[in-house]
Amino acid sequence: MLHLASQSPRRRQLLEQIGVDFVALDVDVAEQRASGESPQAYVSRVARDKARAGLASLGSMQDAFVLGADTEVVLDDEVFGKPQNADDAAAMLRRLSGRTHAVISVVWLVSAVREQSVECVSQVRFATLDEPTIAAYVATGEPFGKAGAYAIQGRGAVLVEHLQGSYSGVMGLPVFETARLLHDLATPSK
Ligand SMILES: Cc1cn([C@H]2C[C@H](O)[C@@H](COP(=O)(O)OP(=O)(O)OP(=O)(O)O)O2)c(=O)[nH]c1=O
Repeated sequence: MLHLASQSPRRRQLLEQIGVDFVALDVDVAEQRASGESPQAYVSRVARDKARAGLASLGSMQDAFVLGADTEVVLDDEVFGKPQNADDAAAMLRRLSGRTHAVISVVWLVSAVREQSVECVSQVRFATLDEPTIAAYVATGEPFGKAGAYAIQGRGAVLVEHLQGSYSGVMGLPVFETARLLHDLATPSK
């Protein structure tokens, strides 16, 4: 039985979109980058922690497989997670304005006997944003709960001048890569 260790409605929706049957699990893991840890290594570790926490919550269920994912926005080697408050959201958007940032998503699939991951990195170029635009966007409430304080799938779409990579990856679950991971599940390990 496949489980998705995520409280994110976007991830649940994207997995449903590709016709996968799963049961969602609520997990809560600490998201704190260690000093010297690269953005990629950090995103991967958090995604794996989520999947492992989901598996642990199932106890001794034998044939359980659990997906866990993490998504972060990275600019100049700095990781932008979810904003703490409106000022934090506005500060992130000011930093992203007129620049290209990376969105890293990593997905882990874990079971009692096997752990495997896929990674997806997209490049997103933001339009130059003036203060009224930033204030109006923050006031919609959309930045909260989103890495980098925006949602490409929502009103935040108008902030994005160019995307190179995976739209679903920016939203939180890269569907092409996730499908490959699930396909590999049916294939014996090499
Ligand atoms: C950049 C961007 C991020 N996001 C979201 C995806 C993720 O839900 C969130 C990043 O936070 P995550 O910590 O990756 O995920 P989460 O806490 O929402 O969910 P869970 O840990 O339970 O799986 O930002 C968007 O929805 N749209 C975007 O354009």
